[in-house]
Amino acid sequence: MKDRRSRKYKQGGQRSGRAGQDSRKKQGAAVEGIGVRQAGQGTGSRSASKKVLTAPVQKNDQVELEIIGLTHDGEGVGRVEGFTLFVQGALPGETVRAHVLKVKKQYGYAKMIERLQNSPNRVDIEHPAHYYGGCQLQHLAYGEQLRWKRQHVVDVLERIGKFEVAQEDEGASEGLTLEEHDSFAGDHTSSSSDSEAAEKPEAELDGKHSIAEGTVISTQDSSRGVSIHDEADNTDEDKCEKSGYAIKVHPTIGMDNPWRYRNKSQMPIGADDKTGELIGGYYVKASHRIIDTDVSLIQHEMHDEAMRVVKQVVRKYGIIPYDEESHHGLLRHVIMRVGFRTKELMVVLVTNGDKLPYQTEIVNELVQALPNLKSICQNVNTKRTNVIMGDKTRVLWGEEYITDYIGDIEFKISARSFYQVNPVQTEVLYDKAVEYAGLTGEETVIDAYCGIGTISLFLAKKAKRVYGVEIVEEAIQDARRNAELNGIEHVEFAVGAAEVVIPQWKEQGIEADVIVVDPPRKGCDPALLDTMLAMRPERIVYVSCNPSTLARDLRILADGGYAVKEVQPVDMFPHTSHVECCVSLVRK
Ligand SMILES: C[S@@+](CC[C@H](N)C(=O)[O-])C[C@H]1O[C@@H](n2cnc3c(N)ncnc32)[C@H](O)[C@@H]1O
Repeated sequence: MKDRRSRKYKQGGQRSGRAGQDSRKKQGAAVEGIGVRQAGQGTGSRSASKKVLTAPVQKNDQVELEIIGLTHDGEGVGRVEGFTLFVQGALPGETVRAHVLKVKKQYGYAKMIERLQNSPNRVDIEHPAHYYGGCQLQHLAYGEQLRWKRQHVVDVLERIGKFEVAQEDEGASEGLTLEEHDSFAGDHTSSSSDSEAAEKPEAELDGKHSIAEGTVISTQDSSRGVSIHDEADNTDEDKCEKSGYAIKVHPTIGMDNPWRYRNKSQMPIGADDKTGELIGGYYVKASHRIIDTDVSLIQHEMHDEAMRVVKQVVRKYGIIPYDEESHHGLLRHVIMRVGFRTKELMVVLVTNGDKLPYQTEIVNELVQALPNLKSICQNVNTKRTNVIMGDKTRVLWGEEYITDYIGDIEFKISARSFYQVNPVQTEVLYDKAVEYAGLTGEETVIDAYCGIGTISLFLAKKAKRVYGVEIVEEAIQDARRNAELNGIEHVEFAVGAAEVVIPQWKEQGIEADVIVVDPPRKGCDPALLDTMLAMRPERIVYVSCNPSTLARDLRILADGGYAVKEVQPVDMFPHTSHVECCVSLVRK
């Protein structure tokens, strides 16, 4: 029998043209041309439509391959006889030996066993939690992360949005040169996990869901590698004419210190497989196995201590960890929030049931051990779901919120309200949003998806009137309280879906000079985009945490009469594959 193991492969060389010059037709043809071997090929006995397609690798094969790109999830991409394999932890320019884990029709997954050739952009990571949680890019030098994020934005604008993008500026990202970023990042040999993924329902962001069944893989190589089409890549080529101008995509604005930047951690709780003891920390990538740890180098230091204390106290009182499979047990997650400026700490215990045994004792011990505690809450989530929080929250001790500042504006933040997790970069992002809004003091502004009114209050400093709309009721309560707290009277907030409330405002005769949108990952609702086009504001500012849905929505706005002027990527989530963008659109 033929030994299929330890076969050595080189890159298939199936590159198509430069990013942006592709077309759906070309991609389709290219996909057919790579990654599959046709059984019975050359026999002439089958019609083309009946050909059986077989991958050139099989599960459990060991292969050597060159890595030629990164997916939007930060996984290395290589080819074996033209067949695409995703290899977690591998970087472009590396040659690796890998064990094939899974083979699908057009692509497969492999686990890196050994690096035969290292990328010069690789940095050492010593912390064992490196491979867990959402820090997919920690092994890539920080300056390269910033370049990769910009290139990812460029790729989706070209591929999904069908936009022309201007050549990259020469030089470095704002504030710090890329070389300085790299040398800083290189000094950090230990690391951790957790990412923006913790902000979202896991089904949406968990690595194991990130490359959907049936995902099309394009052979289009940009300067950074290979593109994967995702759910937003549904643009009809025929409708997508070129814009007639080139969008400027600026270098990603990075952090001077890209560590310890998170103000919020959400740590899953479970039982140790062997001892049954309560553990908590991070999920191993693409699984629900928990690594027991208190430390993450991207979260605020106070969270490490809080997590250590919470686990110690709940273990002492015999609180039973939640078991996902049986849906039994009580404690599901520990959520911690800290005000970077105020150092106020909130701990939320997410439980599978209303009753918390030994509540008084647990609360007293936490208060004794954690001097900065301002709030202890219990959130009840009894559903079988990956969504972390349930609908019911009660305060066990202290206030129902903590306080923090962005710039000179004070915010009260309650347990369930959305609040940006990286306060340093949030200020950078919001300043950019205000700049793109181009306010003179005379404008009426709508802030759609306003959360606790953070952007609204920034905008209000320079606008005549601001209307904010948000779907979570507690967030709007926070927003109103925040406006009052800061003595800002010319803002008005409404609870509801932006796609329902804004059309009502239009009916009532409210006219906006500027509309700012900051939607969740799925992007803007089509009804909202229609309303925005009907309202015809002079400027639109689009803040987005998902470049794919951003590109899709920008195409609709561009076709509806807006020029997409500038895109500013901001690194809100260093060491993860996530990138935030602020976009300036102007009515043509
Ligand atoms: C990315 S966050 C932005 C929040 C805020 N702009 C900020 O910077 O803190 C998106 C917000 O949209 C809210 N949201 C989700 N779907 C919505 C909808 N259909 N209408 C209004 N708000 C929605 C979420 O609750 C969340 O607060």
